[in-house]
Amino acid sequence: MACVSRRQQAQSEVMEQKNTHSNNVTLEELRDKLAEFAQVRGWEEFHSPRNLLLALVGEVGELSEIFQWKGEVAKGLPDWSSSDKEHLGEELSDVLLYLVRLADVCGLDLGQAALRKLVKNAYKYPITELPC
Ligand SMILES: Nc1ccn([C@H]2C[C@H](O)[C@@H](COP(=O)(O)OP(=O)(O)OP(=O)(O)O)O2)c(=O)n1
Repeated sequence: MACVSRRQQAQSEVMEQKNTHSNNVTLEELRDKLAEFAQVRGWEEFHSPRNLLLALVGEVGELSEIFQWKGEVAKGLPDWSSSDKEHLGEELSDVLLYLVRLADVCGLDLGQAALRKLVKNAYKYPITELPC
């Protein structure tokens, strides 16, 4: 009985997410939702760093398939149908979600790591000429 209501609660949370339109979703929010997603399904033991890395690489492959053999694609994808764009959004999301989850199970703060890397990039590639 407790198990059933836990399932119902998890399911209704999923439905709520469907109706949430947020423009300022944070990495922490995604991290916490993914942790919950795995926990309520009893998937934590499968979400090891190596498994998540392989899943991430698989999703990068699925993302690549969308662009495969298409030739160069204009920015903004003006010629793509809405269902093609939706598919692209799903594959990009799978990559992002596995990346966020991988960082989490590795004990890394991905947002902080990315900000530090941006600073490092700026030192490595200094601005020599300002664009007009
Ligand atoms: N063990 C798992 C399986 C799935 N997911 C989540 C993360 C991804 O966002 C999505 C991936 O689901 P699928 O493996 O079903 O992959 P696709 O959605 O790409 O489906 P398909 O491969 O059929 O296109 O589900 C997860 O966190 N842990």
